[in-house]
Amino acid sequence: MNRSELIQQIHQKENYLCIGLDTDAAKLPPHLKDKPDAVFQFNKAIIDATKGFCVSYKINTAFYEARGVKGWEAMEQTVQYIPSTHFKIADAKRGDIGNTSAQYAKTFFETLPFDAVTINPYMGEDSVRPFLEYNNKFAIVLGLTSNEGAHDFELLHVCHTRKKQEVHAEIGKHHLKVYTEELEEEEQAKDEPLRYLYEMVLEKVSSWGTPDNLMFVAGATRTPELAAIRRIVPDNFLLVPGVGAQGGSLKEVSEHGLNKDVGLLVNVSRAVIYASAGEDFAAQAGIAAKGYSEKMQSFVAHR
Ligand SMILES: O=C(O)c1cc(=O)[nH]c(=O)n1[C@@H]1O[C@H](COP(=O)(O)O)[C@@H](O)[C@H]1O
Repeated sequence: MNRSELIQQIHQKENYLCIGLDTDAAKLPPHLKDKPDAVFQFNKAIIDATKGFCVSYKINTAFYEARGVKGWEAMEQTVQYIPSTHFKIADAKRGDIGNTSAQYAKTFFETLPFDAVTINPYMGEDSVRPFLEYNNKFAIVLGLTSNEGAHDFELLHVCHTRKKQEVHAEIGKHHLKVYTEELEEEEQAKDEPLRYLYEMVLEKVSSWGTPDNLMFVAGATRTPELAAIRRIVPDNFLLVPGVGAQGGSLKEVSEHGLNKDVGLLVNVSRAVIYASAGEDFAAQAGIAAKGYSEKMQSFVAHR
């Protein structure tokens, strides 16, 4: 699915809800637990009950990979079952040296029919590039995440580092250090305002692609920073997880994060798929998804 088709789906369905299929085999309702393909049966029922109230599904691969071959089979069955009208995200948080990333891209874009995959950008451009080389597919790069650990690196204040070049000179008996122009630049850099590392990541990564192949993750628990994120990447879609179980506010996310094309996919996982632990799990998931979708209606109408 390309960007304009996604925007069209959002307007048609009047929501920007992404439902997270973080399906934990240990949390399946008792009546499904003994079925050989219980995870797929659970996902299928959730998709049937919610597809009218969302535009996207996000499969968090961890919950499937943890179960080995059976998990990969359930993931494949699930992604094949998601209707073609819905944007399919593999939340795999990949990224490695170029030739390895190329294999990850092949996994999710060729072997499996995902539209997008989440990427950890820590290893830099060559680790992201292979995901950008596909038409109508997206790399969704971690920008500012919703978890506490975001403070460890993403929210560090940093400044541009510049090469300090020292020139040494021997004049008579004296050893002198002669500083070059580059050092003067470094002196100037001290006056530049410090920036968060995540801001520099957004700025740099956005130059590697376009809004047609690149989205960013911004946590719903980070609403104070959403306006700054929008200034750096005004046109890219943002995948915003953290509404529901993590306490993020859909209203605040929408107020700060929407752009002229809507530009948001707000993900809710546990608060939808585990809305009930009983036999009515799918019906309750449908009700929860409808609730989020209805709250999004007026925001879409104003775009
Ligand atoms: O990349 C993600 O999807 C992600 C980024 C982030 O900053 N925070 C975050 O919670 N996520 C994912 O979004 C989902 C949130 O799930 P719930 O908290 O249950 O709605 C999980 O699959 C997380 O792995």
